[in-house]
Amino acid sequence: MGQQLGWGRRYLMVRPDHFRIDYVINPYMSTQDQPDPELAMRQWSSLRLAIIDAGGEVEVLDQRPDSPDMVYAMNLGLATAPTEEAPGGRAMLSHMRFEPRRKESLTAAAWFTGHGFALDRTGGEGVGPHFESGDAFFFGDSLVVGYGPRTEEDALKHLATGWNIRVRGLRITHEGMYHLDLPFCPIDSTHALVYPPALDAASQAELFGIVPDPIVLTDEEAFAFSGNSVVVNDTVIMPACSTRLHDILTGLGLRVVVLDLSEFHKGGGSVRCMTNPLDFDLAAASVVGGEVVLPS
Ligand SMILES: NC(=[NH2+])NCCC[C@H](N)C(=O)O
Repeated sequence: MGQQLGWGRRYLMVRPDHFRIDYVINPYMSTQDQPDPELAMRQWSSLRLAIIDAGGEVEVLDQRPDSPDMVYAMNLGLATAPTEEAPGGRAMLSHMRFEPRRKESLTAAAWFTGHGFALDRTGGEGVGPHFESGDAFFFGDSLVVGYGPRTEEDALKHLATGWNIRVRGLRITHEGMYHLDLPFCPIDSTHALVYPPALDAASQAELFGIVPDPIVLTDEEAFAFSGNSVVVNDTVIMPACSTRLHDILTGLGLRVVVLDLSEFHKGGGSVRCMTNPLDFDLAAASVVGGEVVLPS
């Protein structure tokens, strides 16, 4: 098995005090199917506790009443562990594709700054490309970024040159897999859960070049949000796990914790969407001047 990931021990979560489905911006959402607030709060607490139980840390941010999707904290920005130039870490703020989510960035900017992160952005209202951090993961020697439905291709350049890192883009073509954190989940330094049908043909080939030991999800696993999981030390926290997947993961020496997050699936997100790692290792992808590798 590969080595444990160098990140994923410290997370930001947003308490679902104002979680509703007010608008529809992905195929899972319907204003006719509202989350039960008490059940959602219990499910959210079970996730927070599972992360702590696995040895992780959780920072909690209050939800803005005007931002029902803010509970999907993964999209608030891409944050790194401290670096030499940024002793509090860096954060690339999201520039959300859809207007109803843009106010979240105001609160996120204040939170990151208040917690010592040096803040960067790919753009703001009407300026610069959209970037949603649910599309971005450090894996291997690069930052892997999904683009298409949410993040725009131009954002990859900003990330690469802004942070002097290698960025590998994957074009997402499946509307049900609108963020990279749905079809791609790093498990350790060599393994990742992957769902290739989310991507165009060239990006599928690129994906298999990026991941030395891919664990390919079935349609059923992918649409049960199994790819939207997190790994904390030796524990995989998942919203669903087939017997097949369970055998593979425990075979790698991992402990599997399955949580019911039904209420959050109504907004189109699960474990990963609700948790934003604050400790990505920027150095792992560093290259002077930055570099963007697109699928060919
Ligand atoms: N990281 C994620 N995939 N988050 C899910 C976000 C869900 C939210 N309703 C949206 O469409 O933006």
